[in-house]
Formats: sequence, C-alpha cells, structure tokens
Amino acid sequence: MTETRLRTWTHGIGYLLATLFIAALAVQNLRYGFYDLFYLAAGMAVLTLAGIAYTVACRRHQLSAPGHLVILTGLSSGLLTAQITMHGPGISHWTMPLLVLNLLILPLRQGLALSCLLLAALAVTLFLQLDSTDALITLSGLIALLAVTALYTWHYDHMAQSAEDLAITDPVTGAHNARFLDETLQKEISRSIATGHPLSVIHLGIDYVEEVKGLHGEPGLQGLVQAMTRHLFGVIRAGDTLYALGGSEFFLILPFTPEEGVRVIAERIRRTIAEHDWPVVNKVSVSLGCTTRGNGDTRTDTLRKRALQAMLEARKHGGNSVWFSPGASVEA
Ligand SMILES: Nc1nc2c(ncn2[C@@H]2O[C@H](COP(=O)(O)OP(=O)(O)OP(=O)(O)O)[C@@H](O)[C@H]2O)c(=O)[nH]1
Repeated sequence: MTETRLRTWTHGIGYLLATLFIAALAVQNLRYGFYDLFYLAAGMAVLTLAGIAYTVACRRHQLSAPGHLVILTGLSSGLLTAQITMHGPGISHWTMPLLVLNLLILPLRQGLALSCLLLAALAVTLFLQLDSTDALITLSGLIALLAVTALYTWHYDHMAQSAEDLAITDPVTGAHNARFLDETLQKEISRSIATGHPLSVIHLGIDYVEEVKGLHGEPGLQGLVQAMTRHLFGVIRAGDTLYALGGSEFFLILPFTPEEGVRVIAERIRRTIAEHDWPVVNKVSVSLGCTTRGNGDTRTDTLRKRALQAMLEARKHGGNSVWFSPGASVEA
C-alpha cells in the first residue's frame, strides 16, 4: 500500500470514528433534553463528515492537504466556544477525540501546536468554571492523552524515516543505493526537461578491482570503497548526489552541470583519487565515464548506459582517465 493510500484510509477511518463518537453524544444529549449540546454535537459531526468527504476528494495528494488544518481548527474553535458559552456538563471530555484526531491527521508539529493551543485555552476556562481540584483532574487526563498520542506518533514517524533511509542507502558505504538512483535520475531528467537546465552524470569504476581484491581481500576492498565514498562526498557540491553500485563502482548525478562542468569535476575526482594515499591499498586509480543530457534523452537507462560505456572506454585507454560521451540530440 502506498503512503498516500495509507493516509487516505487512516484519515477517513479517524474522521469516521470521531463522527460516530460525536453522533452518540448528540443522541444522548437529545434524549436528556440538552438541546444546545445536541446542536453543538450535530455541528461537529457535520465538520467530521466534511473531513471524510475532503479525505476522499484529496485521495491523490494526501501528503499536502491543507484543508485538514482548516477542518480541525474549526472543530477545536467550535468546542472551545461551546465550553465558554454553554457551561455544559462534561463538554471538556469532548476534547478527547479531537486531540487524537489532530495528531493522527496533521503533521506532528502542526497537530501538537493546535492541540496545545486548544488545551491552554481550555485550561483557562476550566479553572474559571470549576473548582481547582476538578479542573486539575480533568486537565491532567487530557494532557496525559495528548502526551501518549504524541509519543506514539513521534515513534511511528521515526521508525518510518529509519525504514526509508535503510531502503535507499547502501549498507557498506552509506551512499545512496542503485534502487534510489533510477528514481532520482528520472526526477532530475524531468526537471531538466521542464526548466531547460543542463544535467550531467558520471559513472566511476575503480581500476584493477580484481587485483586489489586478490592482494587485500574483500575487507580491504570494502575499506577502500568506504574511504572513497567519504572522499567523494568531500569533493562534490551540495545538490550533487552519489550512489554506490555493485561493490566497486559509483554513479554521480550532477544537476545544473553542462559538458564543460562535468569534464572539470570528473578530472578533479580522477586527479585527487590518484594522488591520495588510501588506507591498506595505498595508491589506486579510477576510470570515469561522463555524459550530459541531450534534448533527445528522456529516459534513465539511455543516460546510464552511455555513462557506463564511456567508463569502459576510459578503462580501455589504460584506466586513470576520463572519457566523455556526447548526449543524443534531436532536431526541434
Ligand atoms: N556539479 C558539479 N559541478 C562542478 C563541481 N565542481 C566544478 N563543477 C563544474 O565545473 C565548473 C567550473 O568549476 P571550477 O573550476 O571549480 O570553477 P568555479 O568558477 O569555482 O565553479 P563554481 O562552483 O560554479 O563557482 C563549474 O561551473 C561547474 O559546472 C562540483 O563539485 N559539482
């Protein structure tokens, strides 16, 4: 299930449960003749139903649906106004589903800020309307509920972020992995087509890998690849991204970089790697294949294939060299 679908379901079910809870309150108050409270609950139920309709309407872009903040602020303000004007028995308990809903639906900081504002305003009215012990007991219950829900949401967000980092990171080097490469390269190609800015890529391979492995074993090669990742992160500029491929190769995406630029940075990488004293292996060299997107390049595999072929061509010329392969152009 995609994240957008997951959000649509959880938001929809959250609003639905809140609607049922509030509808039950409405029926209860109608039975006992508290008509003001019945109208309040009916108004809130209309807002939660609007939440369900909005969730369904925005099901394709749940990640940035600003209407939820408007609906939840409306619910909170309605409840607060009722607490101030009606003095009804137990209105403060109606805050419970709202606190949970705020944190379930809004981003953590936004949900927490709205809930804290609601609780702060509620605290003032409670201390004015009830005796201090009752106000304190009610308020502590609400604060405990908010704290538990916020902790759970934070824990979930943290776990989801860690899982995403694991899915896109190479475990040995800490650079991004091949799976994330195609996703990012496709986005950069689309951005380059839309804005017209140049886009270049580099495929980098360590020369004589089998000899390095034979002399220093797999751990020696892994140590070299890790040290080279740190080195490359230090050479490239912000906005460039680095990917580890197949244990001894790297790929770099360089947005806003024309042919002259990719030649400069590729040569700089080649030279600094050849001059560096590497742990265990001491001296190594690399071959770099680079290319720049031509106006006929719309797919990731054409750019990747061309950069790989350019890298193999650089190797054929003895390694420790840079080879540039021009992009495909079509007549406008
Ligand atoms: N993407 C990328 N391009 C680079 C990098 N370093 C150099 N270049 C390209 O090479 C060109 C010349 O770079 P430099 O020789 O460092 O000259 P510069 O005028 O200091 O480059 P700027 O970084 O643009 O200020 C730049 O305009 C870039 O296109 C880099 O780390 N990343």
